[in-house]
Amino acid sequence: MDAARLLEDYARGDFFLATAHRTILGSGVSHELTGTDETLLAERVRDALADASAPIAAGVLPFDTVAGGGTPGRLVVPESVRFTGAAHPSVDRLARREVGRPVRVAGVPEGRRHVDAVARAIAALDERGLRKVVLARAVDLEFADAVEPEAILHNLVKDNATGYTFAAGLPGGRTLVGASPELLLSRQGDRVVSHPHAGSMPRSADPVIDRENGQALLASRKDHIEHAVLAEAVVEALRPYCRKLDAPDLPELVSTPTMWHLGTTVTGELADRDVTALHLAAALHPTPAICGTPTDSARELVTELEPFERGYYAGAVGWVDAEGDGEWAVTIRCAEVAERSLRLYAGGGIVPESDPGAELDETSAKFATLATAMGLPREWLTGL
Ligand SMILES: C=C(O[C@@H]1C=C(C(=O)O)C=C[C@H]1O)C(=O)O
Repeated sequence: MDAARLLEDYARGDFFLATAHRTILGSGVSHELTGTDETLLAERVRDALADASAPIAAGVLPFDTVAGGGTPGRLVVPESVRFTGAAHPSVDRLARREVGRPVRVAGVPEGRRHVDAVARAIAALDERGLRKVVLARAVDLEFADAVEPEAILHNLVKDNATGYTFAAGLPGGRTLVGASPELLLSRQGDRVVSHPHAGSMPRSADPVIDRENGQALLASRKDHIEHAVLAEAVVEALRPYCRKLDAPDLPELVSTPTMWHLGTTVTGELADRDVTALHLAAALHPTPAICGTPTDSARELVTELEPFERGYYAGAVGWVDAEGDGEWAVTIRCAEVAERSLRLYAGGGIVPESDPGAELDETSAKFATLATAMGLPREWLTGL
């Protein structure tokens, strides 16, 4: 059995995660655990795993983690779980799948309103003493026929050999599907790793422009400021849990097929093995990669300026086992798929040095991950 087989066997409602080293398919639901208090949820997951026959619990955490808030975290202990090695190159033998063309495409908000919101965010940073806030926009697509999350996942896995390509069942029969480059947290034994990303430039089909974009990102003061706020926050959030913690002084250039980013690999040695990967993910979330600094004022500003609920976008997706090991990725470059419609999300970090027009372009570039997997020309999602 190889990863291509797991991908072919995936059906909506299942949990699927492909990373550079491993592919996981969790099928069926033996236990379902939902809740808005993530610490409590982590405790309930630990209890459920103690007497479950499946080896992992897997699922999603929402962006908004305020206890008692709207969107609940959802994990399931699947009926059966299969693991294989990396999806690549085995998925190369699979043909791409058709997703179908949308009959209606609408920005939420329209692009020009996102530009206004970014300008207001820049003003608010100063007024409210914020160092950074992350603003997102969404695009709604409607189809004449049913959309298949299976087909979108299939193409995403083929397109993305690195990162975290996932599908997870949501309440109401919806599916969150995406290909995130960003590791929120992994724990294996006492080894903890986080790979936060902030600072972005688009990739280009022209190799000269592509290399220039990467070098421009490495040289950009604005992007280094955006990144430093994030790397510091991740180190500070992990410090209470680790007896040893390492992070390089400067970020490195990382890439996906559609974007360049600045990334920092933070590694630590866990002090207490009772703290599971899910506890750690909940403690880190929401990082300034998707929310801002200070967290509470940034979240307030996000709620004021974004005309939609983030739901499971900018949350986390992953798994945890009975020993507490697991891995959780940030739910970006993703879509929430319903029966005949889907919503795509993309955001970007705003600091005082940001330019509103450039922020709109950055979100459009980030939509390319999903647009490519759906076979849509990029222009469909720009300037909406
Ligand atoms: C918020 C998103 O991406 C995040 C924001 C980034 C940035 O502002 O440069 C870069 C990577 C991600 O951490 C997204 O893709 O929606």
